[in-house]
Amino acid sequence: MSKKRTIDSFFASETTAKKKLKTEDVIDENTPCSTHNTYPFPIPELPPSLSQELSSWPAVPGRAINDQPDLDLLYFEPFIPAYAAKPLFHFLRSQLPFYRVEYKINRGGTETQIRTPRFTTVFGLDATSTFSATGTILDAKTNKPVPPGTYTRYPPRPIPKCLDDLRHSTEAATGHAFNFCLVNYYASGADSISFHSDDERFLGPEPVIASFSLGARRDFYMKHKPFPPASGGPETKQVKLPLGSGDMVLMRGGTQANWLHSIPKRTGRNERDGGRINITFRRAMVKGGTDNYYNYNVGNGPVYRWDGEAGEMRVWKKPSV
Ligand SMILES: O=C(O)CCC(=O)C(=O)O
Ligand SMILES: [Fe+2]
Repeated sequence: MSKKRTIDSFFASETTAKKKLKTEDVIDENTPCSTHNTYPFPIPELPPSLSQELSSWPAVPGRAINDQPDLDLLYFEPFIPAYAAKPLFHFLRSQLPFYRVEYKINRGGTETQIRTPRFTTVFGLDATSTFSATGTILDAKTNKPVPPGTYTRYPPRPIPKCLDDLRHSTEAATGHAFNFCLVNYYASGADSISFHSDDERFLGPEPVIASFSLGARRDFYMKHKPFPPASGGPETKQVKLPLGSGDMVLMRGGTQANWLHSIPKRTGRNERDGGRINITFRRAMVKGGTDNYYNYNVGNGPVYRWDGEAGEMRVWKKPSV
């Protein structure tokens, strides 16, 4: 097989998208890549036509949604304009390593095996440490290498430049700093995330989370956590945001402490509408956050990579040299 992969191969049957792409969008052996000993394969940098655009986003100002108790959202509809959201979706789907994480939970004394109903991947490091220019881990306070054994369970991965560019744009637009990037890929309507809140202690009180959508439109539901019985809590309504490609929802204030969110499965006619990528930027304060995020978003299973010809994620094997 030729070493040269063009961005055309990401598009399979999408001939209209092909026409809009420029010749400089070719990804080949000359494309600069982010590399690290924890990456299964080098991750290319964004084509110049995309990276040059990032500093001019968001495409529209955010709209506050805060008309219900404890709810504090800023909705950019979109943050990434359509002409950039489409190539960015195809770029990230084909260039990132993904996982289908399995783990055990204890439900009422019974051990249950959970298979995460979507593809996931994560990059980043909590605020107690930083990556040096060469990719080693330094103590954030002393700037000295962390003692051996500090992050043994899952070696942390630096955010590759293609996602770090988007992180910088998000930080500039929101005024908030992030050190983690989580990516979900929902291959079809059968993939989902059930109601939960990202209120982990390692994110600190009132965490700010920036959540991007790329690809197929999917409904994002939010509902208030139950009020204690007989507390006479206020009336709240479920929120439904039909998130489109390029949209970003900034969740802040008391949102995580008080509200749950989900992307439910889709069935029937809409199940095969196409894949969707979700990217969240977050800020973890302590080492426990690093362990948790790698455990649930990378794990110990096989690497999956998008196969443009097959049109689906396939288990990726290191090529033999
Ligand atoms: O896909 C989405 O929009 C939500 C993802 C999410 O809630 C999460 O990863 O915690
Ligand atoms: Fe979430």
